[in-house]
Amino acid sequence: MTSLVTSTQDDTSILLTIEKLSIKLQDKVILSSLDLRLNEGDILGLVGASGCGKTTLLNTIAGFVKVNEGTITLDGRILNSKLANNKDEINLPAEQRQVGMIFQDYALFPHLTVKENIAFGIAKLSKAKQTQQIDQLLHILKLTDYRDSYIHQLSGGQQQRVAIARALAPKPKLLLLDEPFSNIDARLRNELMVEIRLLLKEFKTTAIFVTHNKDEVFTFADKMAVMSQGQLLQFDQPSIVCQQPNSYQVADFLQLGSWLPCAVTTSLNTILATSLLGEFELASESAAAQQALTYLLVKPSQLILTTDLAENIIANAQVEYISMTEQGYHYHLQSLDTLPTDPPTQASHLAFTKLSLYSDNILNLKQKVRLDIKQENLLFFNKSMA
Ligand SMILES: Nc1ncnc2c1ncn2[C@@H]1O[C@H](COP(=O)(O)OP(=O)(O)OP(=O)(O)O)[C@@H](O)[C@H]1O
Repeated sequence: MTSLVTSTQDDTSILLTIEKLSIKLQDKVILSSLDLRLNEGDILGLVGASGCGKTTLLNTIAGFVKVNEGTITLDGRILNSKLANNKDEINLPAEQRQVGMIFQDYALFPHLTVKENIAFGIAKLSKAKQTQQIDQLLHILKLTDYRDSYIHQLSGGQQQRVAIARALAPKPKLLLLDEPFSNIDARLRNELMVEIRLLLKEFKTTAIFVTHNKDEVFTFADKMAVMSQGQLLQFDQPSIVCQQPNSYQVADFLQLGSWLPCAVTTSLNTILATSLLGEFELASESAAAQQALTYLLVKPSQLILTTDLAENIIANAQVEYISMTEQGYHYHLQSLDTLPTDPPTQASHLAFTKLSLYSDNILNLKQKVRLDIKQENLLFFNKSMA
């Protein structure tokens, strides 16, 4: 599998460079020739299916995992360097990396107070300097009143703030956060994310955070990386990744829409993608044009619904599932007459079962409707990886 990572980056301010990073744990490949570059001050949101290697990547940057091959450089300093078949190796100990890490469960010391927890990473500083730094962090993180409290006396959000203060106290060049918001009450989460983002920006801290929630990436991050099976599939601004996903896998993982199978045919000089909801023209140089079957990404906003079926408006789908959401009713629509079969037949391979539609219209289960697709910004993908 080749690396598909693309990014609109300016090389002048790169803080972190990861090149050809490979990690094996108990003979299983976890990260495979992974490349990543992160600009100074950027906050990166790392998403990907469970088990794809997100935590392993953070642990490796932090210095907790042995590198099988690859290089990690932070602000011009090599943290890891290991070439295949070469015994020479650089592996800087975790405490010398200037990398801070906040674990999902915060890993605070329960037998120490808030102040003592924060002091943990800056014990080498003079007492006066320690007090000055701790006081500043307590003030910024609104923890001054809890200075002498023990961890169990704090709420989840307060504990998270202590974890952040403890990680920021040694002034790391890079902060790693593993699912930092997963234990926080949904009502507080957004507020806390905005607050912590402002703090990281104030400290000009470069950060990578792992999340399962793409909405968190939009609130908290400047960049987004989508990971699958130990590699990065796409890396760019969150809005670009969501508007221009670079593969079926990225669009599918981020649930950017549903999939409409299309047969590819050539008629005269035109390459057409034919579906049960109409025909679309394909650019001859596109990857989709090279396949017999391709998939159109149908974003909910691209579906046009007609419920008043007159003689000349023929139904082509029916309602199979209904739920209520913040954006109105959510329907799954299935193609009419032609249903998927296993294995697919000539007639059934274009069938669709779960086109997602959000609408204020009240539809009934099994109601027949007419669906059309807005012919703008159409994105076709092949299921196999490039
Ligand atoms: N110490 C270990 N020994 C062997 N395999 C491991 C070890 N740690 C992790 N793995 C395996 O590495 C793979 C990646 O794990 P990792 O925790 O990095 O994934 P993740 O993307 O963070 O998953 P999640 O989103 O579920 O936290 C998994 O298949 C996991 O079983």
